[in-house]
Amino acid sequence: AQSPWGYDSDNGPARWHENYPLAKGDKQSPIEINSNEVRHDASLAPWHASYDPGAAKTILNNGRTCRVVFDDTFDRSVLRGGPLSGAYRLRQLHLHWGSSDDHGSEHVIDGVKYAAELHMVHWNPKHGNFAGALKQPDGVAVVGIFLKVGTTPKPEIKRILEEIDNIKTKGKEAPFQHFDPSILFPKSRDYWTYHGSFTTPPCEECITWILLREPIEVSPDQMAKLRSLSKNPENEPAIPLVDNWRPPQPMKGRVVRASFK
Ligand SMILES: NS(=O)(=O)c1ccc(C(=O)NCc2cccc(O)c2)cc1
Ligand SMILES: [Zn+2]
Repeated sequence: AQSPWGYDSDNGPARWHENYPLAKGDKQSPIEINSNEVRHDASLAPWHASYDPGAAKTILNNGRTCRVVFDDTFDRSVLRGGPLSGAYRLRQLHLHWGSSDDHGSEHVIDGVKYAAELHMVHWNPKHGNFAGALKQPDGVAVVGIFLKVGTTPKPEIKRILEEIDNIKTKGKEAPFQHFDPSILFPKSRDYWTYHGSFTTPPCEECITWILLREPIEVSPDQMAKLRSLSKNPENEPAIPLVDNWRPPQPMKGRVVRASFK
């Protein structure tokens, strides 16, 4: 059975609004960021992540992405500072990627599409639980990290990609423990921030986006590894899980702020 939404011509981003009306909202994500339209905001604080490696639980292929899930039953792994007030709990991280190195990211920076984009999803415990946080404009905070293909790959991403062999097909899940995702952060803490939405249905407009300016590097065969994931369940014909990205959405007057000059 076709999944209610996806990235194919018959259930892709252009048609999500038919079942998920929020997809046509005026604070949708991702967006295109043009450096000459960004406003430097000197009042933006640095952001800080304090993650407990013991909070990592499992890694799964849900047919749409590869996701690492963390224990978010208490303030165990949190993100604070930056544009945020209070501590937001890390719930999961996942990626979006292309069928070739020249595209795959969701946000586009000065016309540049990166090969992939990693999202670390956090929610604001003042709203009780994740489902409650989705309904609030300050409910969720996502740190976005761009992945570019290079010759000096970051060894830390290896840990996630090594697990791929165990979650090749939709529905596969494997234990994923003792992992501190802050090792994935680039050197620079510079970021852009704006208010937007989930980039997948139901596209709630509850996200404070924190996009890191400096991409991390992955190797060509690490990207090939990611593209070796399948969107189909086991024992069905293999369909590559690639191009699981939503294109940029209308700005509708929103301003992107930069923590840097
Ligand atoms: N690509 S993204 O970071 O905007 C993103 C983050 C989280 C989620 C997510 O948690 N989806 C599951 C879900 C569960 C209940 C209600 C929802 O709206 C979404 C989806 C997309
Ligand atoms: Zn995402």
